[in-house]
Amino acid sequence: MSGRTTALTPPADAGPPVRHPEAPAPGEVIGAHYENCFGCGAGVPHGLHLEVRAGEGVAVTAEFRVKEAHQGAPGLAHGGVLATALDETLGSLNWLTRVIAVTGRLETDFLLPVPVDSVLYLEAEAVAVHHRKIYCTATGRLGGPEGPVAVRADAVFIEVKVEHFINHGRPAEINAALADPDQVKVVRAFEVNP
Ligand SMILES: CCCCCCCCCCCCCCCC(=O)SCCNC(=O)CCNC(=O)[C@H](O)C(C)(C)COP(=O)(O)OP(=O)(O)OC[C@H]1O[C@@H](n2cnc3c(N)ncnc32)[C@H](O)[C@@H]1OP(=O)(O)O
Repeated sequence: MSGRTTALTPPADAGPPVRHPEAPAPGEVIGAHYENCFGCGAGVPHGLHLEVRAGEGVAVTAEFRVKEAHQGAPGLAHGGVLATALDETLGSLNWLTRVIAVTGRLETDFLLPVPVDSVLYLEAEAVAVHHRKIYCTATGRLGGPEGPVAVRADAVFIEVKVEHFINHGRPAEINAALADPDQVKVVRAFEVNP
């Protein structure tokens, strides 16, 4: 069979994800990839401010405290915000493989309502790689890292070059990012990918 597929199940000839030798050690905080990122940036007042930590293998953990600005129904988190938290956690797996990849497909299950002020304990893991496609999965639990699963997601991320952002981003932000030594350091970390 040939042709483009967006399936979330890896094909039979997919390989395992490979942790980069210089990936952050398990337990180490993976810094924000961009100050103005809604998911991880400190510069976004109503952002999620996710602080992601490297895990073993190609896995990460993060905690997200739901704030008033994240409501959908009264006192409950908006589903789109929860999907964003899963997406951001999954995106952080890039830092363990040192491959830049963007979300191609994200399928989310909402299993329990998530109240404002609760903490979502997130965990994401890459499960397989097929050419440019990275298959990964994530959960968000309530009450603690072993608590009940409130949200979960399966995703396919697609590997891209830095040019993806340079070519498509708004020039004002791209130029500011390229002039920022910290941002350039983030980009260089990927350029040394063997
Ligand atoms: C200067 C500053 C630098 C800053 C440095 C910072 C870098 C760090 C940023 C990280 C950020 C993370 C933040 C959180 C994660 C996001 O939120 S990322 C943002 C949301 N995602 C996007 O904006 C992606 C938008 N989509 C696209 O740009 C394009 O569709 C893509 C994904 C690049 C693919 O386009 P393409 O390169 O033309 O790929 P294409 O040849 O069509 O397909 C390649 C393969 O992928 C598969 N594929 C394509 N689309 C899909 C899909 N939707 N579903 C499943 N499979 C698909 C194809 O089937 C194909 O597979 P094979 O046929 O080879 O088996």
